[in-house]
Amino acid sequence: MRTQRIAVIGGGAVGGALAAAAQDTGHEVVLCVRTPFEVLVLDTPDGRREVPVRVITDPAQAGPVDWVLVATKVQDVGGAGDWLSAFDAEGTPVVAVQNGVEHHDSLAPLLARSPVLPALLYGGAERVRAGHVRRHSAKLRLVVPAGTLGERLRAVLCDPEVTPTDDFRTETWRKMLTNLAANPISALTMRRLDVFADGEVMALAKAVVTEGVAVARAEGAELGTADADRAIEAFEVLAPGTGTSMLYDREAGLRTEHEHITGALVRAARRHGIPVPRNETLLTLLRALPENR
Ligand SMILES: NC(=O)C1=CN([C@@H]2O[C@H](COP(=O)(O)OP(=O)(O)OC[C@H]3O[C@@H](n4cnc5c(N)ncnc54)[C@H](OP(=O)(O)O)[C@@H]3O)[C@@H](O)[C@H]2O)C=CC1
Ligand SMILES: CC(C)(CO)C(=O)C(=O)O
Repeated sequence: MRTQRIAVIGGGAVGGALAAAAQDTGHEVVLCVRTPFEVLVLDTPDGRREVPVRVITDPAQAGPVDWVLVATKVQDVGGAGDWLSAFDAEGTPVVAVQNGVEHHDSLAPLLARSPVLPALLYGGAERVRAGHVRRHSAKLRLVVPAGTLGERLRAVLCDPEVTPTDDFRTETWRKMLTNLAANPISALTMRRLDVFADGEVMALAKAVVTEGVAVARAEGAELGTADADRAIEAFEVLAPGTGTSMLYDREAGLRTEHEHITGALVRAARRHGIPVPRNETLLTLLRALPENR
């Protein structure tokens, strides 16, 4: 496979980890950042190293690329409009590596020519500070819709492994189930995933996820009670000490992505007339956090 030119928009946890992995695979990576830094530093269980990716802050410096990976929080997609416009001029495929269920809705209005490939990331990464990222998971996996673009991405990336699926709607809601419990509960308690060792917290997580299954089904996802259990088990697969992207935001004093995770669930529940009292409560509390006011 020929070397690909890959632009990653957002040099945080996911963007930094993906940029490093693509660079290690032999691709030419440009990291498009908002807060400038000189060198990307990556921590893995094997140690700390500098990653020789090009870091830029101005869309005019980007040049043509073969792929764009968007790794901002969902609420920051609009702010990345100038980057997207620069790549859209060439019709470059845009891979939306984000949580939630709004990959197309948030990106498509900003793009006239570029196709959008939504992608779900399994694994954990943490931004320590601008330009310094910690990868918690040895293995990262991206789930994408089956089709030409998904197959092309699979041929380009080795790490993360890319898995195309025929039922992306179901897979999106499956990932959402894990995030519905893990992200708000870790952010509200300011605890890492060890918080779920507490039986009462785990019972709450199960109730939150079970509400999520009812909404997911109404949205057309093929999920049932066994999937609620598996979503919870997903916490145990993550390395000890892993937190969540929403917790890391709180630790850094930043606004959380709640409106696009719990908020998106509550909006969908209201459309279908499904009661989701635990998720409503979590949303109220998340909105009341000092970082979100
Ligand atoms: N962290 C994880 O383990 C996982 C995260 N996800 C999802 O991945 C997505 C990214 O999350 P994550 O990496 O954790 O988030 P981070 O907050 O760590 O990184 C987001 C980055 O986007 C940057 N950004 C925001 N606006 C712009 C802009 N206009 N131009 C350039 N860069 C910009 C931020 O820059 P600045 O430094 O200026 O704030 C920040 O570095 C989210 O949807 C999250 O839910 C999915 C699976 C796992
Ligand atoms: C699955 C989990 C919790 C992994 O870090 C995640 O998606 C996130 O942090 O947003």
